Amino acid sequence: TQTTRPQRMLAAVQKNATRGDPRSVVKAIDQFCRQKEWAMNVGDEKGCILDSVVTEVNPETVLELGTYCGYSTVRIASLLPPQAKLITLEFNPGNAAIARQVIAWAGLEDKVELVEGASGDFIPKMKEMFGIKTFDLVFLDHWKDRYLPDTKLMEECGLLRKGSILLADNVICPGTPDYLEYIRNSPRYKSQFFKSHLEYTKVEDGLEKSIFLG
Ligand SMILES: CCCNc1ncnc2c1ncn2[C@@H]1O[C@H](/C=C/CNC(=O)c2cc(-c3ccc(F)cc3)cc(O)c2O)[C@H](C)[C@H]1O
Ligand SMILES: [Mg+2]
Repeated sequence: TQTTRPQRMLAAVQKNATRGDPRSVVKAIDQFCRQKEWAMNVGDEKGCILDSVVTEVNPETVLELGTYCGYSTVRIASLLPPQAKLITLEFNPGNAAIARQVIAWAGLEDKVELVEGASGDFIPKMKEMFGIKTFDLVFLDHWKDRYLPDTKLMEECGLLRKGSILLADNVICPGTPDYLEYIRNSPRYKSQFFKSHLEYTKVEDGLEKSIFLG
């Protein structure tokens, strides 16, 4: 029977990456996406920008919206300090199953809490379920029309503190117009655009980094 693209991506990781070596997992996925099948991972070019933001913020608590196959989860978790925690939300069971195995192959399961479910249902439960007060960093990479409602929900749930960083993928392609309009005009955020390209292509894209001012 036909395999899915995430299943084929996992097979490429298990074939080409070294267990316990996150950089080899990232490299194996990027090679798979460049040489075999395009997939919507943040990719190596935007991934370097993601890495630099994670390193700069050095977060204790991270929330990722939209795990997909766990590519950015592995990139972020591999850069976290020892006690730090990354919570990643994925509502598609098939994707979640693949991502768990990718994260495990990288040896990062102790730093990552993959929650299978919808952001709208779990954002309000972050405090009670995981004892999280606020997030130091949020990486938005799920359905593009959900960036804005989920950002407002995080504000309402008190999950952002003065200095929390939001990093949003795909603000050009596919684009997140309502989110950009809100975040760039809100007095509660200071935003910066990092111009880049759509993963594995020459198409223009970029990341928007926003600091919550409280
Ligand atoms: C209840 C819903 C909200 N709550 C949710 N709660 C939990 N998990 C959620 C929620 N909403 C979605 N997810 C999960 O996140 C993933 C979804 C990721 C979506 N990403 C894109 O659509 C994209 C497209 C392109 C692209 C560019 C150019 C092209 F030509 C084609 C494609 C590039 C990119 O970098 C992209 O990230 C995953 C598939 C999906 O199950
Ligand atoms: Mg993306």
